[in-house]
Amino acid sequence: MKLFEGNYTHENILPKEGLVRYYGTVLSKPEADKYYQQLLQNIAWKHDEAVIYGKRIVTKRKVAWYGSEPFAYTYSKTTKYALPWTAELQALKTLVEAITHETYNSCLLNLYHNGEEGMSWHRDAEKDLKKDGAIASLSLGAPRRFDFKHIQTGEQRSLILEHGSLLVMAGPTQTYWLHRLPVTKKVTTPRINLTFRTIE
Ligand SMILES: O=C(O)CCC(=O)C(=O)O
Ligand SMILES: [Fe+2]
Repeated sequence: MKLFEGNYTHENILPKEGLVRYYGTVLSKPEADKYYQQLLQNIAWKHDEAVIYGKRIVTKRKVAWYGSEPFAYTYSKTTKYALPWTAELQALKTLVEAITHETYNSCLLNLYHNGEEGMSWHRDAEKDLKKDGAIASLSLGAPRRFDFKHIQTGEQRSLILEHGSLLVMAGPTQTYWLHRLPVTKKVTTPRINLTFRTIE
């Protein structure tokens, strides 16, 4: 696998109280295409279920949860247990760890079938996640816009997450900033996102 060879001056895209670096594409086009196809086929994709105000909701996007141990992931009263790493996920984890100089023990995967599926404003600060731990986000498939919003001031920053690209959120980012994947009518093809995380 080809390691990222770009320059390493990836500046913080947040102006304060957080750290977000966009590394751009870290996989060559053929590698990104290969992983996209392999993950589409080999991951145990499932519609996410949640109980919100006593109602059972099923998301349009699909999700999957993998890890080094069968960690429990609880989201709106439903609990799932991490599946063991596949060969592709293990290879991508190793690559992302080498580039970010961090380690991860789990990965949440999202499959958005088209631009009508997204994720609304939220932060990744569940109690089982390591506090201020780095979260590395690898994107495959359709390019999509990604937004950050400062909780107190409303300041926003946006960028495009490209096929084969890597973004890292670290430090106090999840304390002060929300993020979202906005829906858009312009995107008609799927996107896969992997967020490598640390469960404690
Ligand atoms: O799809 C993305 O780029 C982000 C997903 C996300 O924010 C999450 O899984 O918490
Ligand atoms: Fe998130």
